[in-house]
Amino acid sequence: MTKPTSGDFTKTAGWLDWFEGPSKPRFQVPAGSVDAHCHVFGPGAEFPYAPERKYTPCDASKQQLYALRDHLGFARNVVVQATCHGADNRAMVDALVHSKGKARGVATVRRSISDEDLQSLHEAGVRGVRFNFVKRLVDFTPKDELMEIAARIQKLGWHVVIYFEAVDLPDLWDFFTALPTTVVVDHMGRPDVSKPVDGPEFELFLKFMRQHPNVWSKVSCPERLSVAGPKALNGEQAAYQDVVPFARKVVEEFPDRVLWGTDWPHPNLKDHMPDDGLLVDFIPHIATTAELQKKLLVDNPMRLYWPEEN
Ligand SMILES: O=C(O)c1cc(C(=O)O)oc(=O)c1
Repeated sequence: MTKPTSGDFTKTAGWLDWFEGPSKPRFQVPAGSVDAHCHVFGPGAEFPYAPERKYTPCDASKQQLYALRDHLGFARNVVVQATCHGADNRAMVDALVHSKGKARGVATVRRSISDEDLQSLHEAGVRGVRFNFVKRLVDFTPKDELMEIAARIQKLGWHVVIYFEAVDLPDLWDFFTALPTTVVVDHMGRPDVSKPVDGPEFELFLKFMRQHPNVWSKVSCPERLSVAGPKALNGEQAAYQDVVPFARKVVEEFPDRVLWGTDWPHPNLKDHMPDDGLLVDFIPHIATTAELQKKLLVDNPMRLYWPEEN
């Protein structure tokens, strides 16, 4: 059944809706696990999509997100502002304030935001801002504006989440390494997994993490990065094998600086929509011991998003 987008919106042509009725994961995540990268979309009738957006999704509400959390066995979420909402953080904030303290957030803000509004975001549970450099998702924002935002949010103890493609890392290196906060990379900086894991492109990413202990990585989105599959569908227990060496390398070399998230509701997938239960079954392929799994799913996200509970 295709899912709606409410309000005055029409979904982007070819939009793939999130997976209905995901399987129950075989891998039982440790108690207190955090889905540290997921989004809400609208609903458009309540929280309109931003005029400057590059895509219009189907709705994906907070209730649907939290039902998925419970189904998959997770305890908490980090809700990351999706680009289809621009710098209007209301849908994300609404999800946080209705989470009973079980969700924190990452916002998108402009230089024009007031200190009072930053403070309100903090009170709602926001702990980071997202800077996006993926050209198909956002228009360019000048670096001096981003650096000014980074300096302001540093005072709140927040971090910066960056999203970019592997080929752009050399050009962005100086800016990223000058950021004054903890820096969290979305989806391992989108490596081209058809290239060798020990080749120059991924080595540059590893060097970025090695040389800069403030840099963390989400080892998420195998469904976006995989070229060869197999897909997380129809009970597949060994999905996205071509992504495994990349994610495992990051988890094993930087066990205290990695996060994992579903990326539900998976914006802009072109090829297939994964069964989120089977995505959870991908985790033990990349974090192969109970200790690594607990760091990835519990200890690291708790340290970053709920430090007061440590
Ligand atoms: O690759 C993407 O299309 C994508 C988009 C968004 C977003 O629109 O916020 O977030 C993601 O994590 C990934």
